Amino acid sequence: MATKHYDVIVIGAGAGLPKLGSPASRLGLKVALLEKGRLGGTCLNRGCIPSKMLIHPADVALNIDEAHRFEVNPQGGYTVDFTALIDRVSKTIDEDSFSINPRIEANEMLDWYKEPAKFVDKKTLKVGDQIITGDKIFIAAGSRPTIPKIKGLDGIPYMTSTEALRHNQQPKKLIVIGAGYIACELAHFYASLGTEVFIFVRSTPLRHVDEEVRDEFLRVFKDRKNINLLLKCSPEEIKYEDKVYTATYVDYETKETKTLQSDALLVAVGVVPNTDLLEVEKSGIEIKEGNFIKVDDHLRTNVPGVWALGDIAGNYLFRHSANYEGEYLLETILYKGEDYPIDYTGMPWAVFTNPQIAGVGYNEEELKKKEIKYVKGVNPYSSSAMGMALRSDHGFVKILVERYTRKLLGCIIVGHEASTLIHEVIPLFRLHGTLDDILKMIHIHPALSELVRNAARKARDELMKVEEVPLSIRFK
Ligand SMILES: Cc1cc2nc3c(=O)[nH]c(=O)nc-3n(C[C@H](O)[C@H](O)[C@H](O)COP(=O)(O)OP(=O)(O)OC[C@H]3O[C@@H](n4cnc5c(N)ncnc54)[C@H](O)[C@@H]3O)c2cc1C
Ligand SMILES: NC(=O)c1ccc[n+]([C@@H]2O[C@H](COP(=O)([O-])OP(=O)(O)OC[C@H]3O[C@@H](n4cnc5c(N)ncnc54)[C@H](O)[C@@H]3O)[C@@H](O)[C@H]2O)c1
Repeated sequence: MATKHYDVIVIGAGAGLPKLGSPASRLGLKVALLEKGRLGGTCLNRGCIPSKMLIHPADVALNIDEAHRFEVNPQGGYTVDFTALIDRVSKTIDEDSFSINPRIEANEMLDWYKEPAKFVDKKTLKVGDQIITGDKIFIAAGSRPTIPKIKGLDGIPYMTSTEALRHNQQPKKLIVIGAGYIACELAHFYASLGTEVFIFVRSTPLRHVDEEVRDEFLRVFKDRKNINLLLKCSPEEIKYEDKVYTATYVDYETKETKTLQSDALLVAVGVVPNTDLLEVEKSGIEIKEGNFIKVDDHLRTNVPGVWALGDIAGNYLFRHSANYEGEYLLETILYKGEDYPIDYTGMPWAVFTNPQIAGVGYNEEELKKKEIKYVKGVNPYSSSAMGMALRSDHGFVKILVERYTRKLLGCIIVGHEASTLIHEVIPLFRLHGTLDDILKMIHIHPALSELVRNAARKARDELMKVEEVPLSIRFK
């Protein structure tokens, strides 16, 4: 069997294709794209996009539920056509994903290999019967849902997010195992549309946020209709008989053993990288804790000419971070621009629940651990003009500022449109901005963004209690 050689091999058509594969081919390089599944990867086919297309209708339903608070009374309530909703979203996703194929198949500089790829040696891969080698290899092979070792789970028809996003029969009662991004976002989706949801929270929900934010989120979320949080509870055994799931679980606080039944089960306890499927060990590429590929601050693996990005490198597990890493490699390796380390400053995140949570920079617990001296300003939604219009009874913007330098250290928002509102401060974090920058900005009145300014004013007031602040911001 002849070996085929390429200038560039890209493994994975999530961020790997638009950020590296296609641009490399446009540069006149001969590219092999190794993608065993659909073009677009996790985000388009079974992640960010379908989940947000489902979460929006959930938000619409919640708005109707709350309409009476604004003297608007939807006569006769509403119904949810769950099957039609899932079918519409699946169809839209399929059309979008398949619409990429003709462009890729017509690209003469790019060969798409559709079988699963495996490393057989350093910089050598086997795809089907073909052996291929490349001068430069970019590994963007992503991750997949991890399955916990729970007695009885193996062999029963549970859903991960992949199946849930396509399951067009609405469960009456759903058990969710896990309490991270996916568990909370999909619990919001199901519960708002009428499914009774029970979430097993083994330890701490949404571990990446600090306590104050988590408490505010949970205060609201636990009272949402159809949401039942089983805190400090974890299933020990799951049985499936006559289409009924029975979870036997231990309440860690009372030490009692209890059971819970449902007609659907969602497992959302994190992801594992696809390093094992790729047999990365045969290439000599080093892996780190959690089986992620070990990369340095240039996203280089230990094998020269091989880089890794996105979920499989495990620096961040977001599509926007995978895209950012792809753009960095395009700039530094393929365009041969300047050689500089990747700068993750200002990497934001958002949880698309209701209320939403979004953040950038450090949270309070991280600052305490690092012993960084800071002050905080917290402004509730209710204490702003737009908050009054929204009749907000929850949510806040929290700004964390370094003492003495007034450098912005962190911002976390819990509440309405948090994922958009956080963008007010992201540029400032990228540009290493200070509290003064927010205070000197002109904010549209009475837009929600005034909340950020109000939180900044509160941080300034806190700062004034402990140190001198310049006159230029004292009265802003
Ligand atoms: C339900 C859900 C919701 C999410 N929501 C968001 C969100 O709102 N915002 C956000 O930023 N992130 C979100 N994420 C995370 C986001 O989807 C991932 O971080 C992102 O898609 C990772 O991109 P990637 O390019 O690294 O990998 P992927 O997009 O997973 O691409 C990897 C590709 O490699 C292919 N592949 C793997 N192994 C092989 C092999 N051996 N041979 C050939 N091909 C192979 C796979 O088929 C896959 O297509 C969500 C994830 C899930 C599951
Ligand atoms: N809005 C977004 O950006 C978004 C949305 C969805 C997913 N994602 C990404 O996808 C990744 C995967 O999401 P996820 O929600 O599966 O992972 P996660 O890491 O966010 O949460 C996993 C949760 O499962 C719990 N858990 C782990 N093992 C358990 C066990 N055996 N029993 C019970 N609970 C257990 C953990 O304590 C944690 O709460 C995330 O890291 C995130 O970056 C992002």
